[in-house]
Amino acid sequence: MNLLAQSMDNATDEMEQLPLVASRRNLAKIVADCRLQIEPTVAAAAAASTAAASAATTTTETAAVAASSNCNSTSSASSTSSSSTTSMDLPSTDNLAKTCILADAKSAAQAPSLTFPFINAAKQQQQQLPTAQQQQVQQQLQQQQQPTIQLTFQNLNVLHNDRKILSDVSGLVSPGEVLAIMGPSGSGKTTLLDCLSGQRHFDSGSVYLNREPLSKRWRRKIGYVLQEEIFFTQLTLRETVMYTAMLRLPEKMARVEKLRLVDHILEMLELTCCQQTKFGDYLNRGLSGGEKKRANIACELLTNPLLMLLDEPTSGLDSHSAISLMKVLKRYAQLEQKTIVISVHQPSSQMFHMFDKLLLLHQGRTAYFGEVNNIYRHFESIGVTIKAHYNPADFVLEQLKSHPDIREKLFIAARESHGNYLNRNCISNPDKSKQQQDTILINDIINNYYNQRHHQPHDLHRNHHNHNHHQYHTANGGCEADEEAAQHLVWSGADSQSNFSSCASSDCQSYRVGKGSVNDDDWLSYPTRFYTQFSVLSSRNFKEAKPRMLSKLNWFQTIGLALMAGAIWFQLPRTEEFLHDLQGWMFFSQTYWMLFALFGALNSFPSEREVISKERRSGAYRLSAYYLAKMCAELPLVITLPTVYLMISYPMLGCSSLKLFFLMLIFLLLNTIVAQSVGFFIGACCMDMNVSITLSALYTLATQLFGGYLSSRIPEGLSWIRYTSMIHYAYQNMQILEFREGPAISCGSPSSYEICKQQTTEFIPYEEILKAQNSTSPLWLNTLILMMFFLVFRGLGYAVLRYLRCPQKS
Ligand SMILES: Nc1ncnc2c1ncn2[C@@H]1O[C@H](COP(=O)(O)OP(=O)(O)OP(=O)(O)O)[C@@H](O)[C@H]1O
Repeated sequence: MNLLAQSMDNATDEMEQLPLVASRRNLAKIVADCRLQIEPTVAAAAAASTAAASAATTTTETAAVAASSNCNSTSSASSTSSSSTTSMDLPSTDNLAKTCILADAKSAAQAPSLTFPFINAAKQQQQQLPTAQQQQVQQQLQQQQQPTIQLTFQNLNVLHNDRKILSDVSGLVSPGEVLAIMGPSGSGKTTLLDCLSGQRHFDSGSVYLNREPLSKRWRRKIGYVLQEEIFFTQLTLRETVMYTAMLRLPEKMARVEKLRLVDHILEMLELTCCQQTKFGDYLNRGLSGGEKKRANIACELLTNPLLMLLDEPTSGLDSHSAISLMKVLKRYAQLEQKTIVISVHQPSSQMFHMFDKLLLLHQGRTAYFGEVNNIYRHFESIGVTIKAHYNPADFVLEQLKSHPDIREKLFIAARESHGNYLNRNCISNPDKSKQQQDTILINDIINNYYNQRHHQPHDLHRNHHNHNHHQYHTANGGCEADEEAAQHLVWSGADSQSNFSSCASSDCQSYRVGKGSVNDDDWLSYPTRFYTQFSVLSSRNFKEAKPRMLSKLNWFQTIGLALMAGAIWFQLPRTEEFLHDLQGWMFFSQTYWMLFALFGALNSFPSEREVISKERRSGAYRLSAYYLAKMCAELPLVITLPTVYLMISYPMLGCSSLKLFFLMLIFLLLNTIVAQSVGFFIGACCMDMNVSITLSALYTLATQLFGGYLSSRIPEGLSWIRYTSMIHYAYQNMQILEFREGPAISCGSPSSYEICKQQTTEFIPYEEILKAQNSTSPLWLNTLILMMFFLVFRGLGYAVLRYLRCPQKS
């Protein structure tokens, strides 16, 4: 009781502090906030107190229902139309807040809600603070309030090879609403969502978010759940969501809060039981199709986007899971005032009625845009009755696909209704600039939308929806008179379908949609610091690459080869007769690890390109952070196997000292890392794996051929090619070390070396051995050139990803 009373008092106090104009929106927020403070365990107490509060009436149930109806039909109580405004009394805001708290406490206990615990935590802290500090925290909370998005798209046309994929598609979705895009396969649903998310160019038309053209600045405020699931197959569901949280949630949010949010969302989407399962691929099965879909949604929900676009999120789910997912999304839209657009194939009847609006597409053309509940009336207006026992979604799609005459009637009705405004003089006035025309158009769409609502009778189905609109209008500080009129008007499909063409009233031209209190820096900057991005991406990359680079097969191959090499070159005598064998081991080792690292790196970018492109498009992190993290995370992995190889084969061969072993290891690893850089570069350049393999094979084999290791008859003009090979430098270095630092090689009898023939020495100097190989450059120069290779190819790899492979719009 005390807590409830405190909540009510808070609500009242808060309202007194707020300007009147914004009070309605904030009232809704406060009501929602208070509801969030009342945890389900307290909900029983709230229900009991409801009974006490409504002792004068009947039962708890009745009181709550009455309160709920008050909440939802606030607008009906205040003024329904210009003619009836004065005949209704507006309930006092205090009473309204209290009754809404009671009603919502009840409903919160019944339905799942998706709330963001960091906001709740701040509010709980606020309750425990003294009054002055409470006010300060309250101010901070108000500053933190997220703005909302109204999405308007008009006249969108997309062409592909002269075929119209989208043809004059228009629509409007407000905060708190769910718009369903429905249509047969290939009707253009995904294309439309791509356009709305800014991932696809459209040939004409425009997309506005709060009357601002869609631009890069909005990308972090839009969550786009793609039809296909693009994730790292080696990571578990929890790891994936965790990394997304660490990368895309704000830096200032505490880690513990991020973890709590992850748990909350996994629980909401019923993913807790499979959170330790890997995504898997066609070879190694992991999460089921439905679980992957929900995981996809979880990652987008996590960032609490203002606008959420979901491409067929329910396909592949069983009906129960589909309905519970829709409930979560619907409640999320309402509680958090989010704008949601969802494409669906054939929703169940129950799901169909959960949508607020429907956009029906067929071959890219609009067959219907309006309120879902108006679909019955709309079909009747063209002479078709939706049969009572039919699923309306099935019926509508069936008519659309199978009856060309009905289809045509629907196209005409849709065009005549909300399509008309596009042809009006005020839009196409050539004296006005494009921007002015767009502004007028948007004003027209929005104002006509609400004006027409103003003149329609009430529709009981739309009460809660109306409530949302009301919140939105007031939140944005639009013209008060218009809001007052609009808030009680019920969207009926007939309005939307027939009256867009009428001109907007002049008093509505001042309708404004605010952007909220978020400044431009916040919208454009990355959610986390460079260092955070680097460390999270390094950890993720390490986890993702480890199973690939240190697979059991690779271990088997390395140890097997090391043993074989050790056995073949076992304890080689240090004489001129065996010199060639010794050089053979060095050449084999260098070449093998160069090819291993190069071909391993080739596979690296293509396998993660899709994930990285998706994340870069959403503005999650800097490319430089990703690239650096990839280099660092894969470093320990790329050097592990060559180290193991050398540890086995070199002592078997006859390693003379620990110092020499470490020196040989350093230069073998340097060669490996350089080869990996070349592999990264070729992998980043080539989209096609076959092309990259061919190019790499050509490069490595050509440089070996022209290096003179296999043939001494290299054409004069082509001998320079050996200098483009990293093997050339690495092999020279290995020889310098082995023959300079290791035991000397004794002259053979007869010897091929002049110095031995002259019998001035017993041993062949290392310079003579290198000279015989045409290798004259010193160790430091070879090392410097290898480091140049490393830097140049790493730099080129970055440049290719930055400029050539940056995720483009299609
Ligand atoms: N880039 C493209 N190149 C060629 N055709 C395209 C392209 N994008 C879309 N289309 C075509 O446009 C039409 C609409 O495609 P879209 O993917 O938007 O349909 P959809 O309604 O989402 O289909 P589904 O429900 O089967 O996913 C299809 O006929 C498709 O072949």
